[in-house]
Amino acid sequence: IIIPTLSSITCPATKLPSASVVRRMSSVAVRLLNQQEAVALDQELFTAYQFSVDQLMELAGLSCAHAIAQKYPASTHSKVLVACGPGNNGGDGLVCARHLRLLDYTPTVYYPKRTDKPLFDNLVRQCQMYDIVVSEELPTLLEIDGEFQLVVDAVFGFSFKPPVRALFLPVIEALSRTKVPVVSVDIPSGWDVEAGPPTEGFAIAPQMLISLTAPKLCARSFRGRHHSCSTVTVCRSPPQL
Ligand SMILES: NC(=O)C1=CN([C@@H]2O[C@H](COP(=O)(O)OP(=O)(O)OC[C@H]3O[C@@H](n4cnc5c(N)ncnc54)[C@H](O)[C@@H]3O)[C@@H](O)[C@H]2O)[C@H](O)CC1
Ligand SMILES: [K+]
Repeated sequence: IIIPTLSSITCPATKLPSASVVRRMSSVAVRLLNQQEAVALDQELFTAYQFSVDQLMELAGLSCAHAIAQKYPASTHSKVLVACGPGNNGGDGLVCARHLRLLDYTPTVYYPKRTDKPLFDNLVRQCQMYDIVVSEELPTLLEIDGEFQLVVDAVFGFSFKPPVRALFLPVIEALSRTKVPVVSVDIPSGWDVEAGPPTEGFAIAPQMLISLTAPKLCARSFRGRHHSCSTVTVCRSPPQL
Protein backbone atom coordinates (compact mmCIF):
# COMPACT_ATOMS: atom_id res chain seq x y z
CA ILE A 1 0.00 0.00 0.00
CA ILE A 2 1.30 3.43 -0.84
CA ILE A 3 0.77 5.82 2.02
CA PRO A 4 0.58 9.32 0.60
CA THR A 5 2.86 11.83 2.22
CA LEU A 6 1.86 15.45 2.45
CA SER A 7 4.10 16.32 -0.45
CA SER A 8 2.57 13.63 -2.64
CA ILE A 9 -0.99 14.87 -2.26
CA THR A 10 -1.94 17.29 -4.98
CA CYS A 11 -4.15 19.92 -3.46
CA PRO A 12 -6.91 21.36 -5.58
CA ALA A 13 -7.89 24.99 -5.20
CA THR A 14 -9.11 24.28 -1.64
CA LYS A 15 -12.86 23.98 -2.41
CA LEU A 16 -14.60 21.22 -4.26
CA PRO A 17 -18.09 22.46 -5.00
CA SER A 18 -19.93 19.22 -5.62
CA ALA A 19 -19.61 15.47 -5.24
CA SER A 20 -19.53 15.00 -8.99
CA VAL A 21 -16.57 17.33 -9.17
CA VAL A 22 -14.83 15.34 -6.44
CA ARG A 23 -15.42 12.13 -8.32
CA ARG A 24 -14.17 13.64 -11.58
CA MET A 25 -11.18 15.18 -9.85
CA SER A 26 -10.35 12.02 -7.98
CA SER A 27 -8.72 10.60 -11.05
CA VAL A 28 -6.80 13.78 -11.71
CA ALA A 29 -5.89 15.70 -8.63
CA VAL A 30 -7.46 14.40 -5.44
CA ARG A 31 -6.54 11.05 -3.96
CA LEU A 32 -9.39 9.67 -1.92
CA LEU A 33 -7.76 8.17 1.16
CA ASN A 34 -8.50 4.80 2.67
CA GLN A 35 -8.74 4.53 6.45
CA GLN A 36 -5.15 3.48 6.96
CA GLU A 37 -3.88 6.33 4.79
CA ALA A 38 -6.03 8.87 6.63
CA VAL A 39 -4.61 7.73 9.98
CA ALA A 40 -1.05 7.72 8.57
CA LEU A 41 -1.43 11.23 7.17
CA ASP A 42 -2.70 12.45 10.52
CA GLN A 43 0.29 10.82 12.24
CA GLU A 44 2.66 12.47 9.79
CA LEU A 45 1.21 15.87 10.70
CA PHE A 46 1.84 15.09 14.38
CA THR A 47 5.32 13.61 14.00
CA ALA A 48 7.23 14.81 10.94
CA TYR A 49 5.50 18.21 10.94
CA GLN A 50 5.25 18.49 14.74
CA PHE A 51 1.78 19.99 14.74
CA SER A 52 0.04 19.61 18.07
CA VAL A 53 -3.44 18.13 18.24
CA ASP A 54 -4.71 21.47 19.60
CA GLN A 55 -3.38 23.28 16.54
CA LEU A 56 -4.90 20.85 14.06
CA MET A 57 -8.21 20.72 15.85
CA GLU A 58 -8.45 24.50 16.02
CA LEU A 59 -7.75 24.74 12.27
CA ALA A 60 -10.26 21.96 11.55
CA GLY A 61 -13.03 23.51 13.66
CA LEU A 62 -12.31 27.01 12.38
CA SER A 63 -12.40 25.98 8.74
CA CYS A 64 -15.61 23.99 9.31
CA ALA A 65 -17.33 27.04 10.84
CA HIS A 66 -16.30 29.26 7.93
CA ALA A 67 -17.23 26.65 5.32
CA ILE A 68 -20.67 26.41 6.98
CA ALA A 69 -21.04 30.19 7.02
CA GLN A 70 -20.47 30.29 3.25
CA LYS A 71 -23.35 27.94 2.52
CA TYR A 72 -25.72 28.42 5.47
CA PRO A 73 -25.55 32.05 6.61
CA ALA A 74 -26.35 32.95 10.22
CA SER A 75 -29.16 35.18 8.93
CA THR A 76 -31.13 32.07 7.90
CA HIS A 77 -29.53 29.22 9.87
CA SER A 78 -28.60 30.70 13.24
CA LYS A 79 -29.86 27.87 15.47
CA VAL A 80 -27.39 25.04 15.09
CA LEU A 81 -27.24 21.71 16.88
CA VAL A 82 -23.65 20.45 17.01
CA ALA A 83 -23.51 16.70 17.77
CA CYS A 84 -20.09 15.75 19.13
CA GLY A 85 -18.66 12.25 19.53
CA PRO A 86 -15.99 10.84 21.87
CA GLY A 87 -12.92 11.31 19.65
CA ASN A 88 -11.14 14.09 17.80
CA ASN A 89 -14.02 14.47 15.35
CA GLY A 90 -16.07 15.51 18.38
CA GLY A 91 -13.27 17.91 19.34
CA ASP A 92 -13.52 19.48 15.88
CA GLY A 93 -17.22 19.92 16.58
CA LEU A 94 -16.58 21.69 19.89
CA VAL A 95 -14.16 24.10 18.20
CA CYS A 96 -16.59 24.59 15.31
CA ALA A 97 -19.38 25.47 17.76
CA ARG A 98 -17.21 28.16 19.36
CA HIS A 99 -16.34 29.73 16.01
CA LEU A 100 -19.97 29.55 14.88
CA ARG A 101 -20.85 31.52 18.00
CA LEU A 102 -18.30 34.17 17.00
CA LEU A 103 -19.96 34.26 13.56
CA ASP A 104 -23.33 35.14 15.16
CA TYR A 105 -24.87 31.68 15.24
CA THR A 106 -26.53 30.25 18.36
CA PRO A 107 -25.08 26.74 18.63
CA THR A 108 -26.15 24.10 21.13
CA VAL A 109 -23.77 21.20 21.68
CA TYR A 110 -24.90 17.62 22.25
CA TYR A 111 -21.92 15.80 23.80
CA PRO A 112 -22.97 12.49 25.39
CA LYS A 113 -19.57 10.97 26.16
CA ARG A 114 -16.95 13.41 27.31
CA THR A 115 -13.32 12.54 26.80
CA ASP A 116 -11.44 12.80 30.07
CA LYS A 117 -8.47 14.81 28.79
CA PRO A 118 -7.50 18.45 29.50
CA LEU A 119 -7.86 19.37 25.80
CA PHE A 120 -11.51 18.31 25.75
CA ASP A 121 -12.27 19.76 29.21
CA ASN A 122 -10.88 23.06 27.97
CA LEU A 123 -12.90 22.97 24.75
CA VAL A 124 -16.08 22.37 26.74
CA ARG A 125 -15.19 25.16 29.14
CA GLN A 126 -14.53 27.52 26.23
CA CYS A 127 -17.92 26.72 24.72
CA GLN A 128 -19.59 27.45 28.05
CA MET A 129 -17.69 30.73 28.39
CA TYR A 130 -19.20 31.70 25.04
CA ASP A 131 -22.69 30.93 26.41
CA ILE A 132 -23.04 27.74 24.40
CA VAL A 133 -25.17 25.09 26.10
CA VAL A 134 -23.31 21.76 26.25
CA SER A 135 -25.73 18.93 27.01
CA GLU A 136 -25.65 15.18 27.39
CA GLU A 137 -29.31 15.02 26.46
CA LEU A 138 -30.26 14.51 22.83
CA PRO A 139 -33.16 16.72 21.73
CA THR A 140 -36.11 14.74 20.35
CA LEU A 141 -36.59 14.59 16.59
CA LEU A 142 -39.53 17.01 16.98
CA GLU A 143 -37.30 19.44 18.86
CA ILE A 144 -34.50 19.16 16.30
CA ASP A 145 -36.91 19.78 13.42
CA GLY A 146 -38.74 22.56 15.24
CA GLU A 147 -35.98 24.43 17.01
CA PHE A 148 -32.87 24.10 14.84
CA GLN A 149 -32.03 25.25 11.33
CA LEU A 150 -28.84 23.27 10.87
CA VAL A 151 -27.16 20.22 12.40
CA VAL A 152 -23.41 19.72 12.49
CA ASP A 153 -22.46 16.05 12.58
CA ALA A 154 -19.17 15.70 14.45
CA VAL A 155 -19.90 12.29 15.98
CA PHE A 156 -17.38 10.02 14.24
CA GLY A 157 -14.44 10.67 11.93
CA PHE A 158 -11.88 8.49 10.23
CA SER A 159 -11.31 6.11 13.19
CA PHE A 160 -14.91 4.88 13.21
CA LYS A 161 -15.36 1.12 12.94
CA PRO A 162 -18.91 -0.12 12.27
CA PRO A 163 -21.34 -1.02 13.66
CA VAL A 164 -22.41 1.97 15.78
CA ARG A 165 -22.41 1.12 19.50
CA ALA A 166 -25.61 1.51 21.55
CA LEU A 167 -24.93 4.92 23.13
CA PHE A 168 -24.69 6.57 19.73
CA LEU A 169 -27.58 4.83 17.97
CA PRO A 170 -30.15 7.51 18.96
CA VAL A 171 -28.08 10.38 17.57
CA ILE A 172 -27.36 8.52 14.34
CA GLU A 173 -31.09 7.79 14.01
CA ALA A 174 -32.04 11.41 14.74
CA LEU A 175 -29.50 12.81 12.27
CA SER A 176 -30.71 10.33 9.65
CA ARG A 177 -34.38 11.25 10.09
CA THR A 178 -34.25 15.00 10.65
CA LYS A 179 -35.57 17.37 7.99
CA VAL A 180 -32.98 19.94 8.99
CA PRO A 181 -29.88 20.05 6.74
CA VAL A 182 -26.97 18.09 8.16
CA VAL A 183 -23.34 19.11 7.68
CA SER A 184 -20.91 16.24 8.29
CA VAL A 185 -17.39 16.90 9.50
CA ASP A 186 -14.85 14.73 7.65
CA ILE A 187 -17.00 11.56 7.48
CA PRO A 188 -20.78 11.20 7.62
CA SER A 189 -21.08 9.52 11.02
CA GLY A 190 -21.91 5.85 10.92
CA TRP A 191 -20.55 5.48 7.40
CA ASP A 192 -17.71 3.09 6.78
CA VAL A 193 -14.69 5.30 6.05
CA GLU A 194 -14.07 3.40 2.83
CA ALA A 195 -17.29 1.63 1.80
CA GLY A 196 -19.69 4.48 2.57
CA PRO A 197 -23.19 4.36 4.09
CA PRO A 198 -24.35 1.29 6.01
CA THR A 199 -26.64 -1.04 4.10
CA GLU A 200 -28.70 -1.77 7.24
CA GLY A 201 -30.15 0.55 9.87
CA PHE A 202 -30.09 4.32 9.76
CA ALA A 203 -27.75 6.18 7.41
CA ILE A 204 -27.06 9.90 7.59
CA ALA A 205 -27.44 11.68 4.24
CA PRO A 206 -25.67 15.00 4.78
CA GLN A 207 -26.41 18.02 2.62
CA MET A 208 -22.81 19.16 3.10
CA LEU A 209 -19.59 17.24 3.68
CA ILE A 210 -16.46 18.99 4.88
CA SER A 211 -13.45 16.76 4.19
CA LEU A 212 -10.48 17.56 6.40
CA THR A 213 -6.98 17.51 4.88
CA ALA A 214 -8.09 15.20 2.04
CA PRO A 215 -11.34 13.41 1.17
CA LYS A 216 -11.66 9.79 2.26
CA LEU A 217 -12.93 6.98 0.03
CA CYS A 218 -16.49 7.20 1.38
CA ALA A 219 -16.78 10.65 -0.27
CA ARG A 220 -17.54 8.71 -3.49
CA SER A 221 -20.96 7.93 -2.02
CA PHE A 222 -21.72 11.52 -1.03
CA ARG A 223 -24.87 12.75 -2.81
CA GLY A 224 -25.41 16.07 -1.02
CA ARG A 225 -25.14 19.61 -2.36
CA HIS A 226 -21.89 20.95 -1.03
CA HIS A 227 -18.51 19.29 -0.66
CA SER A 228 -15.87 21.48 0.88
CA CYS A 229 -12.30 20.31 1.28
CA SER A 230 -10.34 21.98 4.03
CA THR A 231 -6.69 21.60 3.14
CA VAL A 232 -5.43 24.29 5.48
CA THR A 233 -2.73 22.14 7.04
CA VAL A 234 -1.22 20.82 3.83
CA CYS A 235 -1.48 23.58 1.24
CA ARG A 236 0.74 26.58 0.87
CA SER A 237 -2.17 28.72 -0.28
CA PRO A 238 -4.20 30.27 2.53
CA PRO A 239 -7.60 28.79 3.31
CA GLN A 240 -10.53 30.49 1.65
CA LEU A 241 -12.35 31.54 4.76
N1 LIG B 1 -6.15 15.47 9.70
C1 LIG B 1 -6.76 16.52 10.20
O1 LIG B 1 -6.86 17.55 9.56
C2 LIG B 1 -7.32 16.42 11.53
C3 LIG B 1 -8.41 15.65 11.81
N2 LIG B 1 -8.96 15.58 13.03
C4 LIG B 1 -10.21 14.94 13.26
O2 LIG B 1 -9.99 13.77 13.95
C5 LIG B 1 -10.82 12.76 13.42
C6 LIG B 1 -10.28 11.42 13.79
O3 LIG B 1 -10.22 11.42 15.18
P1 LIG B 1 -10.06 10.10 16.05
O4 LIG B 1 -10.02 10.51 17.48
O5 LIG B 1 -8.93 9.30 15.54
O6 LIG B 1 -11.35 9.27 15.76
P2 LIG B 1 -12.92 9.57 15.69
O7 LIG B 1 -13.26 10.95 16.05
O8 LIG B 1 -13.35 9.04 14.39
O9 LIG B 1 -13.57 8.67 16.82
C7 LIG B 1 -12.90 7.76 17.65
C8 LIG B 1 -13.82 7.50 18.82
O10 LIG B 1 -15.01 6.87 18.37
C9 LIG B 1 -15.16 5.64 19.03
N3 LIG B 1 -15.74 4.68 18.11
C10 LIG B 1 -15.16 4.11 17.04
N4 LIG B 1 -16.02 3.25 16.43
C11 LIG B 1 -17.18 3.29 17.16
C12 LIG B 1 -18.43 2.62 17.06
N5 LIG B 1 -18.68 1.71 16.13
N6 LIG B 1 -19.40 2.93 17.94
C13 LIG B 1 -19.19 3.82 18.94
N7 LIG B 1 -18.00 4.48 19.12
C14 LIG B 1 -17.01 4.21 18.22
C15 LIG B 1 -13.79 5.24 19.50
O11 LIG B 1 -13.87 4.39 20.63
C16 LIG B 1 -13.19 6.60 19.84
O12 LIG B 1 -13.62 7.00 21.13
C17 LIG B 1 -10.84 13.08 11.96
O13 LIG B 1 -11.88 12.45 11.27
C18 LIG B 1 -10.98 14.57 12.00
O14 LIG B 1 -12.34 14.96 12.19
C19 LIG B 1 -8.28 16.09 14.22
O15 LIG B 1 -8.98 17.18 14.74
C20 LIG B 1 -6.85 16.51 13.91
C21 LIG B 1 -6.71 17.22 12.59
K1 LIG C 1 -18.63 13.24 11.37
